[in-house]
Amino acid sequence: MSGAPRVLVADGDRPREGGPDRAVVEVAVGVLVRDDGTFLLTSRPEGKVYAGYWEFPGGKVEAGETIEQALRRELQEEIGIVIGAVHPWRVELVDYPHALVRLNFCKVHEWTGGLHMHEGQSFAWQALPVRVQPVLPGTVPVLRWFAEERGFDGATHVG
Ligand SMILES: Nc1nc2c([nH]c(=O)n2[C@H]2C[C@H](O)[C@@H](COP(=O)(O)OP(=O)(O)OP(=O)(O)O)O2)c(=O)[nH]1
Repeated sequence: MSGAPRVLVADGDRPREGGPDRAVVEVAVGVLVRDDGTFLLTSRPEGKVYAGYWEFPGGKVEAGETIEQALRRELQEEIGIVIGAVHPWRVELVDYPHALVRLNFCKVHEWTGGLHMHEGQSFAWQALPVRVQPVLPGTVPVLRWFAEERGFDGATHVG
């Protein structure tokens, strides 16, 4: 993969290249947090860009869907759970060579069903610092937000 992705801090920022016509791909992302504070990371399946990288589960919003609807669908399709309340958390724009994506991170504290990785992913419940690697570039800021929230000092992940 050529070129480093650029994480843009606010969703009003302009991408560096591609110009204003470059379409923004909306992505719904679920940050599942257990009562003990651990959060779920999954590995990207073979055949996708950044295969093997760790991320929060989710996927692209389809035409006509809200972020919440997309998140409910993706988490059921990909990891086999039915989620309860969805709490929008932070939005991040990432300028990858393959796409300009807007990541809509939502916290989820309740769900039903056991975890079933339907796309052959691996999963890991993690705390800070995250031990699995490599972490997807667009996922790293989320770890910093957790660190700020939790008063955690030091590296948020390995590598
Ligand atoms: N799910 C998820 N995607 C992320 C995170 N961080 C990050 O940069 N991304 C990027 C990677 C991809 O460019 C995009 C998600 O698209 P995707 O290809 O995984 O979506 P999808 O499951 O709908 O895939 P597809 O089968 O339709 O191709 O968002 C994250 O934490 N979780």
